Amino acid sequence: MSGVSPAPLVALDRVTRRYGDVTALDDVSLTVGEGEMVGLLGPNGAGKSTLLSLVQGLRRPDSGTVRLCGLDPRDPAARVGLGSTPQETGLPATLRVGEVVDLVAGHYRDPMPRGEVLERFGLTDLARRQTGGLSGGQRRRLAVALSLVGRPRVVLLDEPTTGLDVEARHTLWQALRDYQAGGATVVVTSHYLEEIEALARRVVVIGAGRVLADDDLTAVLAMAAARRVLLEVPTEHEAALAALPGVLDVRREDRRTVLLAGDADEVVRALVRSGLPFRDLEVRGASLEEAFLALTSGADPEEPR
Ligand SMILES: Nc1ncnc2c1ncn2[C@@H]1O[C@H](COP(=O)(O)OP(=O)(O)OP(=O)(O)O)[C@@H](O)[C@H]1O
Repeated sequence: MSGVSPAPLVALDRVTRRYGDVTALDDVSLTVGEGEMVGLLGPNGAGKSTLLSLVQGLRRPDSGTVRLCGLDPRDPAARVGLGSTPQETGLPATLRVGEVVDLVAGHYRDPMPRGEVLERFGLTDLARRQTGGLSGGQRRRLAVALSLVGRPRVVLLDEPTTGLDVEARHTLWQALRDYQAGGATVVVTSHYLEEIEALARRVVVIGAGRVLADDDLTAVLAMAAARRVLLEVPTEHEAALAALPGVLDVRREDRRTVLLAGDADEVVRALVRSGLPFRDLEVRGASLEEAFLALTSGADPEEPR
């Protein structure tokens, strides 16, 4: 647990970042304290990579401020304590695994010993293998391992296990948990709830460039379990539907009305009790995006879409 953190290690204050007409981040504020393990969850294109690139000083915000370890991320002094792995990583193909670790270690004053790096990520037996001959999963593990060689205080990982098989994912997750348990701050992006669940205690949901939710894992999992209740009702009764207990959002899809519900059973019971006329009732799962968007849109029933 992080306890009380004196100053956040990562801080974004009202940050907006555009690419031409596309607003990748829209007025985002977020702080991450010492020792936290935060998951950034959101669909493709939500703005997660952009957020990480700002924290790394690779890009500048159009407005707002970004701080890493209390400094401008473009200040080399801020980045001394940073380790990061982008979605795609290039490795020198002819160098051996152990040599690449040594190469990176050469940049730091107090690097993790080669043996420890390899051990943590299950790479010990591959130390003499050229990186060009590694499998995708092995290469990915090495890339993440390299981000920890300098013993960073803050680790940023962009979709660390996308495309890996189950065993490789679990090895990586365990290595990250172990590293964080030593006191490091870890921010990890993913569009998989499963990955966030395995790693994070706090989850920040990003959608269309905005922070849609920022809560502990249990609360976010509960939101993600939302259901869609579809039914046909005369339009004049839609306002009454919105007032039913448990209804988070009401919208129109073709001829049917869709109710978003945290607890579909509760909504259906209330619907029957209300005596409202309805037909063609169906309960379905909601997508993660739908669930979060509806929950954070203030459940505005005046705006059926
Ligand atoms: N270099 C760029 N030029 C133009 N548009 C960009 C650029 N990088 C990102 N975008 C756009 O900004 C938005 C946010 O992209 P970003 O990569 O930050 O999202 P993401 O959540 O990381 O998605 P993914 O999981 O696919 O990487 C998207 O609409 C994307 O198309």
